[in-house]
Amino acid sequence: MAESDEFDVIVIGAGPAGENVAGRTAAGGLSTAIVERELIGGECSYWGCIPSKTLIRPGDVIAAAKRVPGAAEAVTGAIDVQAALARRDYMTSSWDDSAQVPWLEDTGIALVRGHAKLTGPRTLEVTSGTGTRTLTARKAVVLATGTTAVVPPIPGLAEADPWTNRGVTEMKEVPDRLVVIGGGFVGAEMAQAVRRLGASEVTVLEGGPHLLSREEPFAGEEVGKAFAAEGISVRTGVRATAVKRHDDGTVTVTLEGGDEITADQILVATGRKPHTDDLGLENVGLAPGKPVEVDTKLRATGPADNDWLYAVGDVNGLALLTHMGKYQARILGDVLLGKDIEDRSSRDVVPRVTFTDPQVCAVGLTEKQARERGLEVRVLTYATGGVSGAYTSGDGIEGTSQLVVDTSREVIVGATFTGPGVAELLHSATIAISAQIPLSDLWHAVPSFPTVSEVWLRLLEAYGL
Ligand SMILES: Cc1cc2nc3c(=O)[nH]c(=O)nc-3n(C[C@H](O)[C@H](O)[C@H](O)COP(=O)(O)OP(=O)(O)OC[C@H]3O[C@@H](n4cnc5c(N)ncnc54)[C@H](O)[C@@H]3O)c2cc1C
Ligand SMILES: NC(=O)c1ccc[n+]([C@@H]2O[C@H](COP(=O)([O-])OP(=O)(O)OC[C@H]3O[C@@H](n4cnc5c(N)ncnc54)[C@H](O)[C@@H]3O)[C@@H](O)[C@H]2O)c1
Repeated sequence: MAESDEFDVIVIGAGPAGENVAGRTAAGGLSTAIVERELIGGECSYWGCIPSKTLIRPGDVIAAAKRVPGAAEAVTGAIDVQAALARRDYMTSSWDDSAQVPWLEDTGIALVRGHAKLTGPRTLEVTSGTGTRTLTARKAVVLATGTTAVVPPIPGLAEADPWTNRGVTEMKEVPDRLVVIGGGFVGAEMAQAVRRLGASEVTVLEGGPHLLSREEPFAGEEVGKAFAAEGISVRTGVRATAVKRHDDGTVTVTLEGGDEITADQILVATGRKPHTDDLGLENVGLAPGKPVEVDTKLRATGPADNDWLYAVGDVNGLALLTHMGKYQARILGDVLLGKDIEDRSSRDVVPRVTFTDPQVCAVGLTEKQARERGLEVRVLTYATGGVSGAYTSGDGIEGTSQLVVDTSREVIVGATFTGPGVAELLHSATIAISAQIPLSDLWHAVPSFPTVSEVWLRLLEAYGL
């Protein structure tokens, strides 16, 4: 049975980006519908940020305790894996989104369950088990459909039914041996989580020269060193040429050159592709299967005279991170409510934390990116462990704190902090970079003693202040 309905704003995808646009436009008085074909909350809540950080946390806490004499002696047993997995189940509500529905009802957002497909300007069809419903937007359609894992065309890989981010975050037991293809955010975080949850052999196969290829080279090298110290094997500059799942359930990866690695499970973590192949983009003059490019008002740049189609979050390919999708959603909500505002951060001021131990926390440009833009830069570094706040936190706290300074304006354009538990340090750099605070003013922002934030003081001294 076909129904028809009209709203001011229709958002496709109820992940963090979609939920936040809808929340803002509804709060501003625009009638708003949100369409979701799976779970309200999206990849982040059920197969991304939340379960991955929950699975990382037990190993992190134990590693932190082991750095502190007195506490270390109290760590006498292994992680209780069943309790850790039960905590993950609790944090994902066992992949049930019913607790999210009251929020939508309270904010007055109409929830339409099903798969949405654009049929023309401002119109879409939503197909579900109960039929097809046609929706029309008076003001805007917002694409917030996210991404899915890429499975590279390695012979035998798809047939081996590998884990992607979904399999690893949903795991019901910890594999004894895991091989991970891709040493980026997902591969590095989950390799260490699985090892610390009890796997005896974890091997990461990374095609590039070091782990975490998007970050400063020293960051991936430090994580690689820490991985080696805790028995995680990292092989860089390698290519898998074949994968085979055997009858006994084990899986063998063959590398260029002939080496073979056999494991109980394989995780593919080689990047993401946008959910745009089945969205009807061809009906509005856009190419399916690609990110939806947007301008600084989050408006899709493809269709001629476009004043109705927008894209936020992973699907626009700008910055595949929950907080950036939510930021874009806040900006777009305001744009749709008529405010004069635009996205200033999604291209050059993106904060990112890799929750490995050591953590890798970065914002803005790497040194290489800054130089490629023709900026005159000076790079300042200091040992993260070289301040009193690190000594008092425990033994063996290592890492690097680095600022990339644009010397012509004397402002910071990039910052990277590596070390255990340094994630909370990052926002100070995000503020300095987004507000373009001159170094001479930062000198008067005094870090407390004894905190790791004192690396700021040492870095500014290194500049000559
Ligand atoms: C393992 C892992 C760990 C991560 N950890 C972090 C982290 O710690 N911090 C961080 O910031 N980011 C992290 N991320 C990235 C983060 O998950 C994404 O950036 C975020 O989920 C993107 O939000 P989104 O709303 O754009 O898309 P999504 O969360 O992917 O949501 C999109 C929604 O749209 C729906 N949808 C798609 N197509 C249609 C359609 N045609 N009709 C109806 N509905 C549709 C989908 O079902 C989905 O619910 C992680 C990702 C992974 C894989
Ligand atoms: N803590 C976080 O914020 C967090 C955590 C996980 C994911 N994410 C987001 O999710 C996105 C996707 O993460 P991801 O790890 O899948 O992608 P990624 O782009 O971060 O890393 C993919 C890695 O796989 C390597 N690779 C690609 N093809 C390969 C091949 N055939 N063989 C070997 N190596 C190969 C690449 O060189 C790269 O290092 C990230 O870009 C990030 O935005 C964020």
